[in-house]
Amino acid sequence: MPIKVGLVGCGAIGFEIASAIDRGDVNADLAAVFDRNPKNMNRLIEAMRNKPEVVELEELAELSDIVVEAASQAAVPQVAEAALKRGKDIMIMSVGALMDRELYRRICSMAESSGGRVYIPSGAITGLDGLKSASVGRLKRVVLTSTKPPASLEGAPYVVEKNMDLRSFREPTLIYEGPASEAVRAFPANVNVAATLSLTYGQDAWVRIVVDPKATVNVHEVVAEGDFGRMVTRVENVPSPRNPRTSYLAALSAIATLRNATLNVRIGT
Ligand SMILES: NC(=O)C1=CN([C@@H]2O[C@H](COP(=O)(O)OP(=O)(O)OC[C@H]3O[C@@H](n4cnc5c(N)ncnc54)[C@H](OP(=O)(O)O)[C@@H]3O)[C@@H](O)[C@H]2O)C=CC1
Ligand SMILES: O=C([O-])CC(=O)C(=O)O
Repeated sequence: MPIKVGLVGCGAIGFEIASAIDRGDVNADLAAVFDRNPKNMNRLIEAMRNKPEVVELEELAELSDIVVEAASQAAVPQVAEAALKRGKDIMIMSVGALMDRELYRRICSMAESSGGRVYIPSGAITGLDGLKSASVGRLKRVVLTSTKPPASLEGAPYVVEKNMDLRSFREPTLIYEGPASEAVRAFPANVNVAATLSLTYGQDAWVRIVVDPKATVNVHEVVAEGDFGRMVTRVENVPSPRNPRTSYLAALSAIATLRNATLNVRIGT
């Protein structure tokens, strides 16, 4: 039986997920979509062979087995509540929202009492499998260094507040470092992966953001140290054609997670 997916957010990630379902790459039906941006939503619907319904959030949750949030950190509380209070599953892409401890606790408790599951894909980073295993023992340090082209960081609240001209840098430059809970507010569309790392680590990962004027890819380097030893992973991500802030791998990871949810045999930690 195909699972019924409700999609909130029809941008770069949402489009890839919907296309994968439409192609039959996931044993699922796209039951319904919702987006505040009618242009993105209509473009997605037009491109699909099997057209989803357009409904408001509550009805979308009602029609779905799993609700996929691929919208924004601000959307997470409402979307999670709509899904979990009905005992539906949810996949969260705007993971930065979960650095709000109170919200994270509320989501965990709703999931526990309703039986709805919460899926958080690895997104645009590599190495979460090893970090998950390592976190069973003691972890001492997790550091994420994200190196991005100027276009990918433009409009971030930190950049706007500091009145930074990202085009003025001539060489790779560290423009920010701090704990993940602060970084996800300073760069909400750039380092959701820092929240994913932190939730696995059990405390704030340290985040470093580098702007590289010559970069054509989004690079994420993760260094973790603990009882297990030392782990270093690096991924050079092709940006999504629809949103330069978002790496294509993030969308693929959402599709892989959705596919995993439908399988009886699951590979990897
Ligand atoms: N976990 C990870 O590894 C990664 C996570 N992300 C995050 O995933 C999310 C989706 O990314 P992406 O597809 O690239 O984003 P896009 O901006 O391309 O698409 C998001 C869509 O959702 C809409 N939207 C935003 N907020 C709401 C809301 N409250 N209610 C309804 N619709 C809303 C947007 O509308 P509008 O155009 O009006 O804003 C837009 O159409 C983002 O939060 C992004 O930061 C991205 C990359 C990696
Ligand atoms: O896609 C990426 O490279 C990472 C990203 O935007 C995020 O984590 O928010």
